Amino acid sequence: MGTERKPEAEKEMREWCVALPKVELHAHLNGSVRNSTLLELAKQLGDKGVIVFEDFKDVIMKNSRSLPECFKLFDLFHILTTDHDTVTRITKEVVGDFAAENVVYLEIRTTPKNNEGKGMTKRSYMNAVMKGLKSVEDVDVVLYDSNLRTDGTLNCTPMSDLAGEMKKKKIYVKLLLSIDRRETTSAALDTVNLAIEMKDQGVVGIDLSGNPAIGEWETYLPALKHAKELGVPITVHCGEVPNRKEIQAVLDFCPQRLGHVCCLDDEEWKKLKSSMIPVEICLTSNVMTGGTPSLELHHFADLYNAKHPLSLCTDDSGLFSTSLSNEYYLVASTFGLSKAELFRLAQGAVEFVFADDEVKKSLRAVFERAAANGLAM
Ligand SMILES: CNc1ncnc2c1ncn2[C@@H]1O[C@H](COP(=O)(O)O)[C@@H](O)[C@H]1O
Ligand SMILES: [Zn+2]
Repeated sequence: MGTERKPEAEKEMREWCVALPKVELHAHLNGSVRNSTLLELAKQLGDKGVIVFEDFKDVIMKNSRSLPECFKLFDLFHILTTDHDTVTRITKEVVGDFAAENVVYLEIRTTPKNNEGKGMTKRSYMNAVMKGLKSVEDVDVVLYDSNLRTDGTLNCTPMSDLAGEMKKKKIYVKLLLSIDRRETTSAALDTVNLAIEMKDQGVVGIDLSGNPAIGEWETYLPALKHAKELGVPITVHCGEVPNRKEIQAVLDFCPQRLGHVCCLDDEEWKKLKSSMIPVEICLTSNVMTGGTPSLELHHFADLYNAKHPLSLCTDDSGLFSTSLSNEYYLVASTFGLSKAELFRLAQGAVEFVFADDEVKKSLRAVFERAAANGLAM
């Protein structure tokens, strides 16, 4: 299904994918850290004798990323990043990187961490994240709706509308708090309660993630039910590995969105399609971790043809050396979607954001303006 492109056409398409306003709904904070930052942090800890720099360097630069390797890597990343100042730094950088490629709405997800040795609680971890969001300098970060005009439109124009004018880029950022599959029921409940406590600070939902080879659905269920009862939107990593019992249970639970859905059997496919639950598609991640045998055989095509609600996402742009623009480019080059179709795909994701209707209205306006500027053709 791959489409051959001449180098100039490829370059033009890549640039178009960068210019396209985009909505990112599935990005893990610690998976989105630049390699250069990880190396710098590893060097600092190496100099202090806390870690052996060369060992870290090799793993950071290595290309193979099987699913078990990813989770070993996250444990290493967390050694590098889990102190308050570094959490603030990486948050600031990650938001800047997404804004730089014209992501106009970003839901960044992260696992609030207790770390006694660093005097860190889940709350203080999140405070460090908030500090990072507020310290982004070159981009207007819209965290609260007070940044909206009374008519609900943005009070500043996103970069992708500017046609070269030297105004600041603008990005909406909302947060999802992740429950790690290694956590206990009580730790998962703490995360949900923290999300509720922080709902006026831009926290819009809960995610269930972590190593899919570990943990039981029943452990997180009480926390997820609690969130559901209080109207907190939920997204769940579903079917990254085959796990019949859990996939059934997740589909029955009916979260607002699902991530991945790689390893579903025929009956589960039917159930997913009839549920119309929007799916966060992570092409590069799924190919690298073996969730799908190849890009060409990725279930994106099946779901897209079935008109299932979809949004393209990066998952871990740092870990997998990708970007949201690249994910759009991959869809064009692998499945032959036209610019108009890619535009509609990006625009469609607005309807699945966890932010409120006012934000949705503003985002719809961003895409309408981009279409008026000729980007939709
Ligand atoms: C590759 N596919 C994946 N599957 C499942 N969970 C994943 C993941 N990629 C990332 N995470 C989850 O996100 C954490 C890192 O970001 P934060 O420390 O929360 O910011 C990982 O430790 C894992 O729990
Ligand atoms: Zn993920």
